[in-house]
Amino acid sequence: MQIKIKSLHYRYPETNFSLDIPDLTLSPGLICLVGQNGSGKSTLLKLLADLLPAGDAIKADGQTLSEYLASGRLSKIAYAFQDPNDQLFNSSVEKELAWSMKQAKLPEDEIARRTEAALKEFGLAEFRDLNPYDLSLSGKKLLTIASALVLDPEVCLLDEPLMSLDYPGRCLVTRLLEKRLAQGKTVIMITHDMDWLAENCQEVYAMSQGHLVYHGPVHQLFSDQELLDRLGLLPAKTWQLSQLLGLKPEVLSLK
Ligand SMILES: Nc1ncnc2c1ncn2[C@@H]1O[C@H](COP(=O)(O)OP(=O)(O)OP(=O)(O)O)[C@@H](O)[C@H]1O
Repeated sequence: MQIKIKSLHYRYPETNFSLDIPDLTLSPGLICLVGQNGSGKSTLLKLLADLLPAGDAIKADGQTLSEYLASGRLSKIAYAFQDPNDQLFNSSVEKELAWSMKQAKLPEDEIARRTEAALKEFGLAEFRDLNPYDLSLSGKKLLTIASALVLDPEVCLLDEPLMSLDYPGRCLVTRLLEKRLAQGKTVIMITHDMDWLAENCQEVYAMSQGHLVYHGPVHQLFSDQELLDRLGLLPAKTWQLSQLLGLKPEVLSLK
């Protein structure tokens, strides 16, 4: 699926913050969004999820998002919130996983099959009857991601999916995202983790004050000190170490 943005302007009624994106085409693959707190990353992701109104400024395969999703395609775009507490509301882990599939009107047996598979894949099987709020923070975060991926969406919108995850959780999410990308799907995610970005992402979009100010390879972003300062970013640790050691070209990742 291709997503096109044209003359996107959004302003929260209560604040002065506004987001402006003149022209952008998002094709399948991994798209990472970086930038300082408050630069508008989550707002853009919510607009792409149709959680905030974009009118006809965002089109999916030529239709406005609302039209696209309304025509039996609720499972095509999935979204996972940055803060699990904003997302989780069912009385058990199992019900939480099944909820989005029920909204998308998937057949009952398919919902049951996918729920079982996700419980196993995300290491949540022993917690299936637990209230999501009784999970650890990392467990809650995994559940939000599982609830999005279980839809098998064309486009997965993930707001800081690596936040609060322990190392095995981080490896699991990385592996599952790689699997989706290998299937030709789209993953659009926000991250503050420059080490992960350097290891896993080819192209990055950077936001500042509601505008996209950079789109290009990660190594080019790390090479531009003025831009890094403007974005309030530090490059990956391997890059910083290369600079300390005077290595040229700098090492992007150990992968
Ligand atoms: N529901 C809302 N109502 C009013 N203003 C909001 C709302 N949500 C976010 N904002 C404001 O919009 C601006 C952009 O916020 P947004 O969450 O999109 O930034 P962000 O880049 O994702 O930040 P972070 O990295 O902290 O998540 C901020 O100034 C924020 O206070």
